[in-house]
Amino acid sequence: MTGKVTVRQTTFQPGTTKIAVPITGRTSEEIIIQAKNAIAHHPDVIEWRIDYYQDVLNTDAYQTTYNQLREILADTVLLTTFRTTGEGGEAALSEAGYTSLYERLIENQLTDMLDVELHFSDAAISKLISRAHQYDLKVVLSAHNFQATPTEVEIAHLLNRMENQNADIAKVAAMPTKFKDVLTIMRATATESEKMTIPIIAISMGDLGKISRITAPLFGSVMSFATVGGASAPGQIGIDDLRKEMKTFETK
Ligand SMILES: O=C1C[C@@](O)(C(=O)O)C[C@@H](O)[C@@H]1O
Repeated sequence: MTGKVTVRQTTFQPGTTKIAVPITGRTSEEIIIQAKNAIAHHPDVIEWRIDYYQDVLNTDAYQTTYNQLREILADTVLLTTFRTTGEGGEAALSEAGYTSLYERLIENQLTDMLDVELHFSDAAISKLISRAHQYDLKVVLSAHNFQATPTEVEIAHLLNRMENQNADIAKVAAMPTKFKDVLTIMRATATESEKMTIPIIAISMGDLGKISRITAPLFGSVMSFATVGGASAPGQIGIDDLRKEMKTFETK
């Protein structure tokens, strides 16, 4: 197997890893400045971390900021993520609040891709994914653990659950407490990316995990998050360094 997903002009497939830069501004002004700075470094994807955005629930303000952002991005892929506090994010939202926010983004087509967290109920996830697909948006289903790294079997199980729930891309990020944890995530991804029909994003966070961000093409992770300015997670590397180092490990 080995899955492949194309969004705009960008194809996500094992062997070549695309670079995403998170935008973490709190105000519209900060978001626009960060986006301009990021685009100057030519990322493949801009991840708008809307859990940082103070007006995320204000429909009009959101639309205005989105319009400005879309203009700056041109054909660069926009991945929109509301990362809840339980998964390392900046803000909390109930399942009802999260799904109504996401439904609004989907129905108004305010993104190319959406990050949906796996811990929500199966019913909520399946409704969001089918709604997104009706509007031709792609869904990254994600699970994070900022304390520890699950076992290889558990990681495989999470990734398989994401595939079974009809995600377009499966994503797992975990914190290592020892170097073997980094290898665990790499091995699980290498094995599952050969079996699964959708691509995988896998990240081992923190300093120990930095190697997973650089060698992503080798073990089949299709997206690596880099910084231009502020980081959105521990262990992220500046985009220019990441691009240069990662090139060495491309297999396609
Ligand atoms: O899930 C991820 C991955 C990430 O946590 C990282 O470790 O690079 C960064 C987040 O912005 C993103 O949503």
